[in-house]
Amino acid sequence: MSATAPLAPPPPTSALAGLDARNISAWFGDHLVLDRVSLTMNAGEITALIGPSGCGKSTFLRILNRMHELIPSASLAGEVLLDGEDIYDRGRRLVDARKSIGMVFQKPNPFPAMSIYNNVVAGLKLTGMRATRGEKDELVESCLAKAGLWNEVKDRLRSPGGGLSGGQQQRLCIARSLAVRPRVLLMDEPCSALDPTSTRVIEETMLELVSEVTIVIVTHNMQQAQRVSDRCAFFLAGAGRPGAIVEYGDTDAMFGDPLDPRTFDYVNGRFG
Ligand SMILES: Nc1ncnc2c1ncn2[C@@H]1O[C@H](COP(=O)(O)OP(=O)(O)OP(=O)(O)O)[C@@H](O)[C@H]1O
Repeated sequence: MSATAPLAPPPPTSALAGLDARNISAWFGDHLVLDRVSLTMNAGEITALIGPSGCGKSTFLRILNRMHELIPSASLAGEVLLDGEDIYDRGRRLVDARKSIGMVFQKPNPFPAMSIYNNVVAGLKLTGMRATRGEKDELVESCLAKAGLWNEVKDRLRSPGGGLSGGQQQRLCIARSLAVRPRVLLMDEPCSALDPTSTRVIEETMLELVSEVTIVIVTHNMQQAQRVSDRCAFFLAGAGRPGAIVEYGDTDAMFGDPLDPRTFDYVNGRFG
């Protein structure tokens, strides 16, 4: 008998899930870098995490899919609820959190020598899902289409992923993340290594994807936060003070009429 699970059918739209981080504190050794941060990331929305360098945005993002614990000196406190269930619950497996909550990194990281096709299905094996050849073919087409890459690569699926442009590689990584049918996609500055045209393509892809997967993005690009996000959380750390959320709200309000003067200064480029 196989130890792997058959490929689940795509979840219906109602399967959209929200993430609720409660009282998250994070340490590297004895250095407290986040202090009791709570944030609700609504299902079917794009939440942008903004703030100056070093305020803990990436650390917070990594905590949302249990990547923080991979760093030997790292520790954390608090809860992360996916649809009401704590991903840190002792009864829950790490692989389940990673499968439900995917991550796209700053630098595109496809397997360079592996074909485009195999890049997309690479996550299936890692997460213990099995699929027939026909199911894989369908999955590769649908994930590449959702990532906005299908038309550009459909005639060269057996070519190596490393042969694509930077923007195409990032969309390939998005397709790879989508193949395990995550409910949340975390994106850590996904466009910072890309040119403006590729950036716009990724942004359009995000806006199309959000009807089926909740998105949380870290970005330093204020125009990007305004273009793509529904809500923003502004993180700030001070001299000797750990990162915390200063303000959270509707993106239009955060940029047009923020409550805190520090948010106003930051979104208007006055610091950071
Ligand atoms: N692996 C690590 N080991 C030790 N300290 C770390 C590690 N990663 C991050 N830190 C520290 O944690 C704090 C938060 O860093 P983090 O990368 O989360 O901030 P950030 O807001 O995402 O910054 P940036 O916008 O520059 O990416 C910083 O003080 C940083 O030096």
